[in-house]
Amino acid sequence: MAANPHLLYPIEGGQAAETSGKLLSARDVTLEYRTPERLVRATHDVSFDVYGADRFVLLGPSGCGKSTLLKAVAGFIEPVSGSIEIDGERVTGPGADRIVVFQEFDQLPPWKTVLQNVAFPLRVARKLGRAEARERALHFLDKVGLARFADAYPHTLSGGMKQRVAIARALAMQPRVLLMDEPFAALDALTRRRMQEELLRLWSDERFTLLFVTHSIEEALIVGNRILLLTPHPGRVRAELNSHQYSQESVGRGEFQQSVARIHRLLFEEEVAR
Ligand SMILES: Nc1ncnc2c1ncn2[C@@H]1O[C@H](COP(=O)(O)OP(=O)(O)OP(=O)(O)O)[C@@H](O)[C@H]1O
Repeated sequence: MAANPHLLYPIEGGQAAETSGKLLSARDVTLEYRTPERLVRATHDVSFDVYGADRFVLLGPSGCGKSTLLKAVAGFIEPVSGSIEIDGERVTGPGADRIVVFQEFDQLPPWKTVLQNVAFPLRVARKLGRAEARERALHFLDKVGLARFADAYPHTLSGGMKQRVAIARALAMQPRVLLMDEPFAALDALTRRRMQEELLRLWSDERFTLLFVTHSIEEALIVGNRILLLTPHPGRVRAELNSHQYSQESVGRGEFQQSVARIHRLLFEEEVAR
C-alpha cells in the first residue's frame, strides 16, 4: 500500500527497480518540541516507506522538520503520534542498525586516529575483536580513499576528508539504514560535488539503504532515487517523486533543470496548476 495515499503528485514510474523489500516505514508521524515558552510542531502526519537499497531523500525548506524526522528515525526523539518501524519493529530509541552522519566536521573524537575512529564503534557496538575491527575499518577507509591516512588525527584532515571518515565509520557498522543530515552542506561547492559522486560510487559498491536530508533540490535529484517533498513548517508531505535517472552529469541538461523548476514550484508555490 502506498505510504501517502493523499499525494498531490503520485510516484512517477513506481518503485525503482534497483531496490528491494520495505525496510523503514513512517506512519502519520507528528513530532513536537516542548520548550518552557511554547510547543513547536515540527512535522504533521508524515508518512513514507523506504525500501532496501533506496537512496531516499527528505527535501524541504529550512525549518520544515527534515532534521527532526531524521532524529526520530534515529530514535533520539519520540513521535507524539504515529509510528516509525524498521523491519516491522517499532523504533523506541537509538540503535546500531541506524547510524547518523551529521553536517558538522567535529563528529570524530579528536584524540583518536582515523583508524581508531572507525574501528572503535565496531569493537564496542559490533563486539568485533581488535584484528577484525582493524581489518574492516581499513577496508572502509580504503573505500573512501583514506587508507593512507589511517594513522592521522582528525585535526590534520580537511572538512571533506573528515566527512569521508565519518562515512567510512558509519558504513563499517553495516547499519540497516544510513542516516545523513546535510552531510555536505558545510563543504565548498567543488568538494560537495565530489562527495556526492563518491557517495553514489560507494552506494553502487555496497548497496546500502540511505535516508538523506537536504534543502538543495539539485543535491536531492543527484543523490536520491526517491524524494519526499515536505511543506514549510510544520512539515507535511507535499509529494513523492522518483529521481533515479539523475547523476552529476545530468546537471546541465534540460530535463534536469525542468525537474529542479518543478520541485521548486511544488515547494514554494501554494497552488500549482497540475
Ligand atoms: N531543540 C529544539 N527546540 C525547539 N524547537 C526546535 C528544536 N529543534 C528544532 N526546532 C524547531 O522545529 C522545527 C523543525 O526544525 P528542523 O531543524 O527539523 O528543520 P529542518 O527542516 O531540518 O531545517 P534546516 O534545513 O534549516 O536544518 C523548526 O521550527 C525549528 O525551529
